[in-house]
Amino acid sequence: MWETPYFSYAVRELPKGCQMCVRGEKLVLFTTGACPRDCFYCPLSPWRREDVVYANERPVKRIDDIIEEAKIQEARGAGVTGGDPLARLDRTAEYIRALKEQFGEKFHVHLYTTGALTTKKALEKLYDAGLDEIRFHPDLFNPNSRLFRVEIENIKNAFDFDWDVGGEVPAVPGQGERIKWFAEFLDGLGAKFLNINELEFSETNLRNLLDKGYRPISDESSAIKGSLELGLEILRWGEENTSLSYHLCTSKLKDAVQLRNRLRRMAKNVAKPYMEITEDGTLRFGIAEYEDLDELYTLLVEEAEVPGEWLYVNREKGRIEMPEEVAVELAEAIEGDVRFFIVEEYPTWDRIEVERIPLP
Ligand SMILES: C[S@@+](CC[C@H](N)C(=O)[O-])C[C@H]1O[C@@H](n2cnc3c(N)ncnc32)[C@H](O)[C@@H]1O
Ligand code: SF4
Repeated sequence: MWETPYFSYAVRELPKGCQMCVRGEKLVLFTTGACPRDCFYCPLSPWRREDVVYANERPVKRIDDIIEEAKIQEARGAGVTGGDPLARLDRTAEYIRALKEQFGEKFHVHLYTTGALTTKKALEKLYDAGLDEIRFHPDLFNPNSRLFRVEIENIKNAFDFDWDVGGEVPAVPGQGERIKWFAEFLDGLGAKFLNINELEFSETNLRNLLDKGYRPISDESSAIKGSLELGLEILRWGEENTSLSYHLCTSKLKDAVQLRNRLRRMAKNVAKPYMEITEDGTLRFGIAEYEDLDELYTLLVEEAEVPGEWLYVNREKGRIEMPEEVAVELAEAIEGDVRFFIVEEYPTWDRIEVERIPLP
């Protein structure tokens, strides 16, 4: 077992999909929220459980939205997710094909699925569209369910195609034996890897997880106590007892490495000249807020003599944007009802504001 430079742990080689993901090179393509399962740890919010499509944070109406988002990110691949992407098979295959046509054969596409719908025919469609890697997450912790038996049978179909096959399941404390069973099952079929996710709570699954006795590791983290330790135990066991590759993907990897790297790639393509790109990949700039934006603009240009090209009137957000230093100077010089702030935003489609510092 080795510790990666990304706060995660691995046995043997990292799957290709993971290698690109940690560098922020994978577009997250959510092709539907529909899913045949109802995992107690499902992190999706109720509106993501609907039949919706997103490319990263961007809602998708047409294929061009996906291509545009991939270009902004300078994506070199995509992770197709859901829900279960096979619940909308034709749409999923169409998007994979479009990405391959636009960005070339080397654009690496991996896909997550429950296995409930992976018939030979369905897999053939995905293979023909160009899918490179498939990751199964069967209902391991409900071994007596009918669905689980269907999923396990269906997983076998994936080995008829020339792509990488693996598993990906969360390390649910107390379920080590089930995960080891799955590892042996995959190994016996000739799979390449098993990825294990450190279990995390979200607003949606917190109640369920607390009711079952799971607890966050601290107030600052969304990781669940005991999950990382279980993951490490499985990796040590897997190294001895199977020939699979393993990757234990931690909550810290997702926040501190993957997201940050993706933001940095996006920031350089969306930053306006008055924005500074921070180490974390956020956009930092100054803003002025006032009821009447036209009046504010006139005040800044004519009375404070700020060159017009330093200012951007953002009517949607009801503010004028400018370089940070200009806002700092103006905040000192202008008295009255105009409010000045330094803000930091994600360079994502939804432009989430992560910091707002009022200027005196
Ligand atoms: C977010 S899902 C997306 C695809 C699909 N919905 C699924 O569950 O397989 C991708 C992976 O996340 C993992 N996962 C699901 N719930 C999780 C949670 N609460 N914490 C950490 N990982 C989780 C599973 O191992 C799954 O393979
Ligand atoms: S398979 Fe994924 S989307 Fe479906 S219920 Fe489980 S965690 Fe949620």
